[in-house]
Amino acid sequence: MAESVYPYDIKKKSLNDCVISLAGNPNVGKSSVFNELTGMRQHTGNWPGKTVDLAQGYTSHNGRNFVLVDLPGTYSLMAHSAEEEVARDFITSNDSEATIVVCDATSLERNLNLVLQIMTFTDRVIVCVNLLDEAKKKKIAIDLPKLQSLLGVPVIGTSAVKKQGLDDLMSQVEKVVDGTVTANPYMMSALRQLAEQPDELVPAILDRASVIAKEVVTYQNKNYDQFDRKLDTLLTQKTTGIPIMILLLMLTFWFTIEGANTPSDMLASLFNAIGNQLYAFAESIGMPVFLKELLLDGVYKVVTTVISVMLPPMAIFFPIFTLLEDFGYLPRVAFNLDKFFQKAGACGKQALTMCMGFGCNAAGVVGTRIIDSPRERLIATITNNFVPCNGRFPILIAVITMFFAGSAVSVIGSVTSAVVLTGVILLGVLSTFWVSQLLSKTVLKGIPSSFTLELPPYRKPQIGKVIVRSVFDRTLFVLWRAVVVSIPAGVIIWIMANIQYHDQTLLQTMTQVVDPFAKLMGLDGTILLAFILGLPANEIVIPIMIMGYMATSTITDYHSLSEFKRLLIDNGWTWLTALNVLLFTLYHWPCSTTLMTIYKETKSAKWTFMSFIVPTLMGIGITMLTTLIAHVFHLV
Ligand SMILES: Nc1nc2c(ncn2[C@@H]2O[C@H](COP(=O)(O)OP(=O)(O)OP(=O)(O)O)[C@@H](O)[C@H]2O)c(=O)[nH]1
Ligand SMILES: [Mg+2]
Repeated sequence: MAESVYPYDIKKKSLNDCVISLAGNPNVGKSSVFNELTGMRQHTGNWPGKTVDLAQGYTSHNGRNFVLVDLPGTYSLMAHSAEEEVARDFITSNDSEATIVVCDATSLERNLNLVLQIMTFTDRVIVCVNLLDEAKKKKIAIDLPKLQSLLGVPVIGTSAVKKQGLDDLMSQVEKVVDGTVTANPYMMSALRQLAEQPDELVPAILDRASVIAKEVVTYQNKNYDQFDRKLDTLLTQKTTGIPIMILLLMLTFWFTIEGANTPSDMLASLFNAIGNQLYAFAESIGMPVFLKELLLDGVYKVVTTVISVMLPPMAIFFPIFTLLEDFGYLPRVAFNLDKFFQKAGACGKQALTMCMGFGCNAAGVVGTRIIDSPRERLIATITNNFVPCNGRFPILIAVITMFFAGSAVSVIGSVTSAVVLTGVILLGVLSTFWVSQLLSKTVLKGIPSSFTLELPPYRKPQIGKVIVRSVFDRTLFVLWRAVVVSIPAGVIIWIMANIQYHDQTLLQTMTQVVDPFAKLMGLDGTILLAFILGLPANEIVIPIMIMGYMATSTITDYHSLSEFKRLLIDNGWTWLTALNVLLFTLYHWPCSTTLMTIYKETKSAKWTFMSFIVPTLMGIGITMLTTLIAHVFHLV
């Protein structure tokens, strides 16, 4: 048996726990089965390549405890990409006592390839034919008993998201582990014989899978995927694919901006009212002044600003994004952008990791594991930062709404904002192409590898679940991270704003140090310092800016964007400042979490530095250029 190059620490609760792995092709519902059985929330969605690392969880059946290990999807055990290697190493190691191979009932033949391959390594296999509900809808019938007898291992039909068949599945797992059900010895010895001739193994298995599939699958409606095909034509053909994509992007932003306005203001006033009560309370108990100011002006105001600015847009954006993801739109985006990435010398799958970057660049960087070639993975890693994550969206939305949307409250205002925001995002996407091309022509030379992108069938998103999942798993997760970072940031910034040094505060001194350089970029010292201090998380950039502008070292009681805008204009902001803030938000260093993730993934200080310096230099260069142009042509 192959030595695992991926030593993996399995955390059993007790020695008797059985370790069971969940293997299968990408996008067949492994993580859905895992989640239903363990009650955990692994990322699921309708595109291949979501799970890129091992995850473990616990379940029990008939009083017996199991550790389930959710593996990344893999088409074959002759793996190419990093995440497929992870799966292969685990399957071929002795770490698990049985392997559940999850299959897609609507494309059984391809799935059986992997089943047979896995059976050449182990006979403790349970085949789980998932997505039976989808097969039924498409009038695809599968003779499960026959499949079981042809394969010689237990076969169970399931519909994971409907929680159907999972109990039976675990019963079979138990029997296999106990040895009361064993694989058909004739079948196993035939497969082992095949495995002894590696050259013939692959064609022989392909052949066998196709024979078995023909025996057990009947299509009652040959045109079962007609609707998908039509929709695919619309969403991916030359003339309509990209316009629809941009329109959807714009709509998503419009919903986000329009919907977030009022709740943001309401939250701000609510926090403000609570803050006043807290002030009164602190005074009534005679809290020392410095402590009161530190806690309320420092911590409380920074945290509540982060929440009121970030929570509403995220609570709208994430569910919409997740719905599109569950429906199966993401791989179509990848399809549309494939040729551009190819032209740039990069991999089309980069479109998928780019989309993940919208949520969080660190997640996008980990997601690059789905890209086979190390060269292309590096390109995807370095350029992931060009899509703004959720920490940066609020900065973009706020600045656009204040300076480029006319009246922010009207519908026209929010539509304009959405259009401008889409423009900024498209600029980010274009930069991704340019920089990818530049990298692949210089330091990361090479020929783009081809890959087959699978377009999964469209699936009806599970709306309730999607909303719950995106609010709790993503929104609250990101918000929590922001809050955790903003508490110490609030303390540090308050201290900096209050320590006097040569007649001015430390914050003012630092602002002055960076001010001349910032001016060249059409910004000012406060803005640049806010970005620098925002390294731990972009979410705190706005609160730091506000603090920096308040001579009194506190965020005053501003309830709305218009008051915020007045504060900015009083501090010398013009449209050029706003434009440069937008540009610098798009082009600057990744946050520290992302940088750490890049280092972990690449294990290279050089490439981590590249990921830092490339967008930063671009940001400095571009803002200097706009500033120069604006001044030469007397535009400000
Ligand atoms: N209708 C239906 N949809 C399902 C079923 N099982 C999973 N899905 C959906 O199929 C999609 C893929 O499910 P995942 O659990 O993420 O698949 P996976 O095999 O873990 O995918 P990777 O990690 O990318 O390899 C998701 O949109 C699920 O909601 C099922 O039994 N019926
Ligand atoms: Mg998965």
